[in-house]
Amino acid sequence: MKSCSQARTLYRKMVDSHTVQILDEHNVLLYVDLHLMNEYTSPQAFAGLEAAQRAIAAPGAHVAVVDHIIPTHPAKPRVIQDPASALQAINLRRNCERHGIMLYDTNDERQGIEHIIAPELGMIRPGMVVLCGDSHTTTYGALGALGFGIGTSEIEHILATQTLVYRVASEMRIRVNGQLPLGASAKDLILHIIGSIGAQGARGYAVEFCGAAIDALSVEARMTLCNMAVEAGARAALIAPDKKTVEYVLARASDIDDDMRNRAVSAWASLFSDENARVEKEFIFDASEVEPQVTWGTSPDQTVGVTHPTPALESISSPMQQEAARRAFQYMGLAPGASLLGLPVQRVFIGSCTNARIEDLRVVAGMVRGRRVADGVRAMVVPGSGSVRRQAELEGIADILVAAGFEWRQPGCSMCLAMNDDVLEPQERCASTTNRNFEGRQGRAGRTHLMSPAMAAAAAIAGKIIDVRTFAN
Ligand SMILES: CC(C)[C@H](C(=O)O)[C@@H](O)C(=O)O
Ligand code: SF4
Repeated sequence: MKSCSQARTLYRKMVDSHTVQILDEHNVLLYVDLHLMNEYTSPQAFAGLEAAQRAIAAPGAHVAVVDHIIPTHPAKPRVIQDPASALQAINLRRNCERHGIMLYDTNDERQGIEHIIAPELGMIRPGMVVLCGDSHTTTYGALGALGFGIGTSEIEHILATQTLVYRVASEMRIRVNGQLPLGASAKDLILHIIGSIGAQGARGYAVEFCGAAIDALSVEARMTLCNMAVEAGARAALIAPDKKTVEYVLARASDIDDDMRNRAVSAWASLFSDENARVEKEFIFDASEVEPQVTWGTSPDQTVGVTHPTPALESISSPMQQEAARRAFQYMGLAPGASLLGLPVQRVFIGSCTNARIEDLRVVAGMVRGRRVADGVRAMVVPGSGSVRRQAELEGIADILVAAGFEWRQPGCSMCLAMNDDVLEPQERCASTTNRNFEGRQGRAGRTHLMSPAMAAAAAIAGKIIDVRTFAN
């Protein structure tokens, strides 16, 4: 293990500051500041704890939310019809009540997708270690917090001890120079990166994003970026906090008073990688080369700039990837070397912890104002949280969307994954702002094309995949 006196990366500083004990050359006992739970991955952990008759070490350091299984139709109050899902929600409620854990329940005004409500409710601060039984916990790196997903037995360990046996990751730096061109967003940037380094390209690494293009991103856009880093296999994603981060956090962390504020801000100021800090691997990208992306396959790295054809099979050098591409083409009903432009879509989904924040919805509303969703297309906007929904209603965004023919839903994971009522029909093609395009992800035999909110909005109006840069304003 590296010594603390060397130049350290941001990641290393975070690990060091949370190390309760060094266990061996690779593992430490890591202190966990905050643990988030959902209804899906927590039940067995509570059951294990009860079987072992162990108490929860720090109930105040856990927060729970119902998000994956929840219906998102507009009717209130929301009632989960599916008996197995309803039971998951009941169990979560019971477990939280029993152990004194804060729960954002089905009909709580603040409910939403875990990775959207935690930052917006001021729970995530720079320098924290935040864990959750969910892979997209990497999102919090956007706020300079070390977040990553954990498994059920680890959840149990955290509940019992507030610590985690943690294998320290290798480190990668992804530097993005230049500026994103018009029409390209953080979503396009991360798809571009994943397309280039591959779905396993950052496997085993904690990735730090830096460079002018990252500095220029809003905090919400940085969340989109860090959220999807896990789709390149990253074990964590980090962006050093800057003025924007500090402003974002202070505006939401209502418990930080004036006195704490100065101490917090000066502590956060040390959260950056020292100049000579070494990482195992570095990639450099030029943001000006990023085009609006569309995935053509069943893995997030199967992506192209919208004006490019899908790859020819011969252009894929690895036999395994070639086979994966062949299978993906078949599943997606597409051919190699074909254009995606003009491909009809039947569904459009704007939502998920990747792209259902207020800035995403503003972009969509700005584009669809005064227009209509194309005939034959069912388009849905699912805000990431109750607060995003209310804000969008306040700003008139909801009215614009409804007037354009979008369904305006209640918050939840929704059609990001087929675990609730919102699913694709077999063979339905969907322009989706989500993060995974795996087979069956949005419904059995459904066909998902990942893209940015702007690209999805354009597809909704055109009824087919188009280049957002040619979308008339
Ligand atoms: C259900 C949950 C465990 C899963 C995850 O870990 O990410 C889900 O949120 C997803 O996006 O696939
Ligand atoms: S919105 Fe999608 S990616 Fe995010 S937590 Fe829910 S299911 Fe997972």
